[in-house]
Amino acid sequence: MSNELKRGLEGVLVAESELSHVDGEVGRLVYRGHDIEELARGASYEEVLHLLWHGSLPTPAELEEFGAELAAERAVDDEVLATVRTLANAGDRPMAALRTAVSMLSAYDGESGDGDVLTEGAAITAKIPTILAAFERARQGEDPVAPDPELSHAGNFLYMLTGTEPDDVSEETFDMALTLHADHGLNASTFTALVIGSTMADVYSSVTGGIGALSGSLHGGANQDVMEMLREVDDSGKDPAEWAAEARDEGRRIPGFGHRVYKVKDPRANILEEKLRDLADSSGDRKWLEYTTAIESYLEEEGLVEKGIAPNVDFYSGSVYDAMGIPMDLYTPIFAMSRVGGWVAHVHEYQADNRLIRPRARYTGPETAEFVPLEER
Ligand SMILES: CC(=O)SCCNC(=O)CCNC(=O)[C@H](O)C(C)(C)COP(=O)(O)OP(=O)(O)OC[C@H]1O[C@@H](n2cnc3c(N)ncnc32)[C@H](O)[C@@H]1OP(=O)(O)O
Ligand SMILES: O=C([O-])CC(=O)C(=O)O
Repeated sequence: MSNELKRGLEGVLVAESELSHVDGEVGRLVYRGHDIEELARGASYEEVLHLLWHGSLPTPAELEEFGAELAAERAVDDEVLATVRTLANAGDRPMAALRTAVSMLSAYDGESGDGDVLTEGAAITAKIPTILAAFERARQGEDPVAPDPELSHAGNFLYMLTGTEPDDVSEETFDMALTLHADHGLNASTFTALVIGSTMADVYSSVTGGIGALSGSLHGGANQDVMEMLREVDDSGKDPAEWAAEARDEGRRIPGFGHRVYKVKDPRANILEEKLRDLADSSGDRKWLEYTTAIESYLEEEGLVEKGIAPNVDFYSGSVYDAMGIPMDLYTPIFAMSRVGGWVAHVHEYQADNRLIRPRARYTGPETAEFVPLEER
């Protein structure tokens, strides 16, 4: 047994996977061999789910069947929706509400609760948008909007959120964001889902754990942090580069920068930046675009990018969601709405040739210690 300690499991291979590959040196991401750029521009989120879960991009007939199966699972039990409402009234913590509601779904899974990872995973994936939209509606004092099975996964979410069918640009933009976030190798939340799945726990447990891991500021939580940073820059009245210089002097990390695997700019950040430019061109509102690009240019001049600390997917996503009028604290739950596809795919793949995941820690405590009874301490 090797005694070498790998802090943060950096570079450690723990599984084989055909699902996605991140080439951090050149900034390339593929899902089953397909470049993310092609999928983002040419495939819907439903097509990507089919690719991840069933091994290939669907034919039109397969897509119709698969899309209808997913759409049929969108309704969420009233008891779960009542809990979502309670949590929305309790405070602005949509990620915690989502985690709680997904966990609760396992008690109400009806026909989908047959223990099959893909069947249950499809039901969870279909229901997450309904849960999130209901949360947002409840905190606005509105009733939930029932899902529309005729709309796409992306379009239906925006419809349930606002009560109005989205225009084509919003639906395509949101669908693209879902595709971009669907999978990314063994990132922290997917690994969490895998550890849970490796005990042969149900997929509800894996997804609940995945949501918890994704919420942190070093992982999916960074997309909200980036928007908070942009607002802080705005409130400060400072030039964004000057603000970034001061933040660096204070030893602060810049959210949306740096990555364990990418040593260059994340390809998903390039796509989202381009999308943000399109949205800014059509709306004329260029503020967040100008702030983000100014911060990126400053950090590049400071040599961070050369050191491998470059923009990641979270750097531009929030500005895109903001341009679509989506509240800031829904950004990380929306990441979960997409990444659930990857969590389910990895658990399904891993369990086909399962081995319990159980690493070890190097013990650094004392060799022996004298036991003193409670009353003598
Ligand atoms: C979807 C996602 O999960 S993408 C990642 C989202 N998270 C963020 O954007 C949060 C900001 N980024 C970070 O905190 C990190 O870059 C992480 C957590 C993503 C990767 O962390 P690790 O691979 O463990 O790198 P680690 O934390 O060891 O940092 C290495 C060095 O880069 C520096 N660094 C890393 N990220 C940043 C940053 N955002 N801003 C400034 N410096 C940074 C560290 O200070 C450290 O410098 P040092 O060696 O001089 O001490
Ligand atoms: O791969 C990672 O470590 C983080 C990331 O970019 C993701 O999960 O999308």
